[in-house]
Amino acid sequence: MGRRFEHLGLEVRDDDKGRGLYCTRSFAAGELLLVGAVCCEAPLLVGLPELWKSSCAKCFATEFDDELRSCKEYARGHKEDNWQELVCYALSISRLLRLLHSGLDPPTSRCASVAVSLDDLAELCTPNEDVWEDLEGFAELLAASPLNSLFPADLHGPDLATVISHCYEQLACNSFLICGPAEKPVGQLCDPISGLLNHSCKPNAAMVWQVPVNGRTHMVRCIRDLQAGEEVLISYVDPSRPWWIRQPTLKASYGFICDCVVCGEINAWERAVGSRADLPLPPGITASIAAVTAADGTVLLVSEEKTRGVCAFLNREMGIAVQAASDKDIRHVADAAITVGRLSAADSLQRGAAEAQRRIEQLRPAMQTLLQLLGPQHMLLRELTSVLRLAEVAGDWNICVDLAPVVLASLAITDGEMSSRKADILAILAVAKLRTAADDGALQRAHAEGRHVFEMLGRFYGEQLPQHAPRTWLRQLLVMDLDSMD
Ligand SMILES: C[S@@+](CC[C@H](N)C(=O)[O-])C[C@H]1O[C@@H](n2cnc3c(N)ncnc32)[C@H](O)[C@@H]1O
Repeated sequence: MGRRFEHLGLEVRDDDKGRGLYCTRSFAAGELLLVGAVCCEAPLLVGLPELWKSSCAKCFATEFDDELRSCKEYARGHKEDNWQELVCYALSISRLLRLLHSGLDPPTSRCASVAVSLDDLAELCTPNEDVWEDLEGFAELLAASPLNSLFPADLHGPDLATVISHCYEQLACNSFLICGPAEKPVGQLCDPISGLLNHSCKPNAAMVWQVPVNGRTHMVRCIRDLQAGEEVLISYVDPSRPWWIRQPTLKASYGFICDCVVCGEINAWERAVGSRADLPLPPGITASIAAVTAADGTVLLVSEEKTRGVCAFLNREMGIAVQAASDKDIRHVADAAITVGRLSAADSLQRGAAEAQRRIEQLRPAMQTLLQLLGPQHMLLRELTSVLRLAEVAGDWNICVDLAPVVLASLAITDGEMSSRKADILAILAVAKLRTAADDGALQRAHAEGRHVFEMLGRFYGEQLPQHAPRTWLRQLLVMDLDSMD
């Protein structure tokens, strides 16, 4: 391996994270580290543009609408159909195995190219046994089921289950999700050389690709100056997400607890906090600090040390700009932010109306606290958007009427005049107003607003998203009037 990198100023070294790529010379911010003939020229798996719109990002099954991007999401929404998710795993593993066995002539056109043999893959990637609790059980089931016909004939035999689980471990720990326009997943990329890059929540490099994806457009770029001796670190997850979301994602997808420069301090802090009965100062906050400056420049002026500590934690880890407030209020904000962050996580979105309603009930007091104490323009935007989507799934239109304007106000900061997020939320709000209109006058106003939003959505999405869900509901509610518009 080493000889492939020495002329590039990189070498492979071992540390407590396994192997990693280290610089042997300095690199300037923006420079490309791995590109062209070296690596990434022929990743093992990538999605192809014609499959983006309606296929699973992992196995490329093509039964999905524009909202669902994977068999996993599909299985969440269709309880009776968990089989779909299992078939997805089977397909993605079997496709990789088939490709590796068939050299450069993939049996389907769904993968761009094949770089290495199965032996190369086994050598280059680190299998991680923690990624899937009962992987062996699954592999045995698969090997004994009719789906075993998906796997190359010469692998059949007593070892098929072992080969399947091994291959999945390697695929899981060394695959990167590629996103296309609007950050929608378009496929998995598994490349044995960039698969040597370890993770940090404060990365110094990033994997980049151009869309449309093909084997030659995947590369790694420095995001700051790198000195000789430094490890090249990318982030496997969105580093702007809070720690409580990053950690479980990394654990579930890559099998490790991140103890990087950012997480290490917080891990230690959480261990010390224990039951959170009495929040101590987070690391890096000392009694001598009189004012803490938030990420967005807001100066936090608070009297009590503890309050300052919690403010700083909220600012750094949760992206909430907290201004001067009483100790009690700040504590409420911290509790509410943690509740909203944990409970609104995406996993409950696809579990149907009853579960959504249950979550809403748990979230309601925390949301009220946040809105009361921080106002609408705080930065828990993604969480609030999740709550809005929960309310939509639960059919809780009163919450939608209250919350949608708050989310829109927050979006005004980042999204400018119009974005697909804004368009979706305007549609949800219009539906909610039509559903909750208390009298004829309100219904008329809601109708006029609904027509306006419907026209706007048509202009915004054009022919691209005719099945766009909020637009469809809105159309159903406005059906009489809109027959003439279509
Ligand atoms: C894409 S591979 C990276 C290369 C790997 N270290 C190797 O030896 O092949 C991903 C795996 O590396 C390890 N890893 C990556 N970043 C890590 C980190 N910050 N802390 C601990 N383990 C890490 C985990 O085992 C993870 O599943």
